[in-house]
Amino acid sequence: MEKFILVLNLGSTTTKVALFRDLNCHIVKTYSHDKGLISRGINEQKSVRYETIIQFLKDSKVAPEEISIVAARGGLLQPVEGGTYLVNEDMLDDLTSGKYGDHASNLSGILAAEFAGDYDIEAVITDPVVVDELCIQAQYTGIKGIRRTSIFHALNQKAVARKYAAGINKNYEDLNLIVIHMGGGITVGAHHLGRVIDVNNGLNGDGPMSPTRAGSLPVNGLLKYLDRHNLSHQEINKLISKQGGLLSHLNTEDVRDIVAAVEKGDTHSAEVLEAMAFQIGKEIGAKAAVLHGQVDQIIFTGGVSRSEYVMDLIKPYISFLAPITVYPGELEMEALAYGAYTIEQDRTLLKTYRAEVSHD
Ligand SMILES: Nc1ncnc2c1ncn2[C@@H]1O[C@H](COP(=O)(O)OP(=O)(O)OP(=O)(O)O)[C@@H](O)[C@H]1O
Ligand SMILES: CCCC(=O)O
Repeated sequence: MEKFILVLNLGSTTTKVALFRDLNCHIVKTYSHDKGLISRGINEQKSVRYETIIQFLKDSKVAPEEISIVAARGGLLQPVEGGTYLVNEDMLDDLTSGKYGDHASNLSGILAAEFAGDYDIEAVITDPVVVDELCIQAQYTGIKGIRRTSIFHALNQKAVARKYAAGINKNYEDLNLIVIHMGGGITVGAHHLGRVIDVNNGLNGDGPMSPTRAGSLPVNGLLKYLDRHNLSHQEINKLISKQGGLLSHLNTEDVRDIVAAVEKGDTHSAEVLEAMAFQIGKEIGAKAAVLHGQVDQIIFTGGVSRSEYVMDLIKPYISFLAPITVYPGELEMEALAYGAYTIEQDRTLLKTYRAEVSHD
């Protein structure tokens, strides 16, 4: 009997786990975590999230020995080209130390390596959040010495873009697309002929606010806030990347609850959601400019795109730009399984991650 591919996808608010046989999904489950857990640092979330995975296997009645490889969503590493990478010591060091930042997807790689180590199999990641294809102009800021880097939902943005292209019998590499992933974080990518030449860094205070991210902030407002609340760098990072956006304004990151409150007449919640939609619309307009207005399709994806209420708030800002397609949820599990499957078929496709050499 063929063994399973165990797929681990730890997002900012959820843990998604699946078992695939070849490219067929045997079982998939999403566990939502409460804000007490998700607002903690990743090392403090590790044991609860690992236990969730073990419980999933027990509930699925699949023994760890029936798994041939672990396919995980990649985390914050140094910028890399797209592809599937072995979780090696260099990668594990960078994920564990948080050298490039603290993100839930770091945990996917860390827990995949832990599981793989326990059962003497391999763990791989595919299209991590640090895939960087930014054009040179997009890398500039107005301060010499500060450059923009690409941190976004690379895996899902590319997976839905390819699915859309396949659906119209075209190549991803022949299209100009704007892809908007709306999950715990929100990223808006300008895909120019198969490369994401501009995208907001969804994690570090750039782009629209999201369920848990602050998005772009006025610099002087942030500096005054820092002084007023006497926050450390670590605390301000946490505020921007874990406790911002809807969570900051409404004390919940759950868009379903917020929409339910709006429908019961909560005008403050309605105003905050409208502001988030406004910011998303504005970001899409910016990406249309990056693509010189030559936009074949605008594609929405992520958990929040399940909400017709939110989609109806965004559409008036952008429907004049290009036709809209929505892939609610995500294709990340399939994309991760596909990455691991291709490696099992052809080892030459496996890429090696090497830590940056320090020149100090
Ligand atoms: N049916 C729905 N209607 C409205 N919002 C929804 C629905 N289902 C999920 N969401 C919202 O989607 C968000 C979570 O999306 P998703 O599962 O894509 O995020 P994640 O995987 O935790 O994080 P990220 O995608 O940023 O890595 C939450 O704000 C949740 O409330
Ligand atoms: C996937 C990187 C962006 C985010 O989590 O907000």
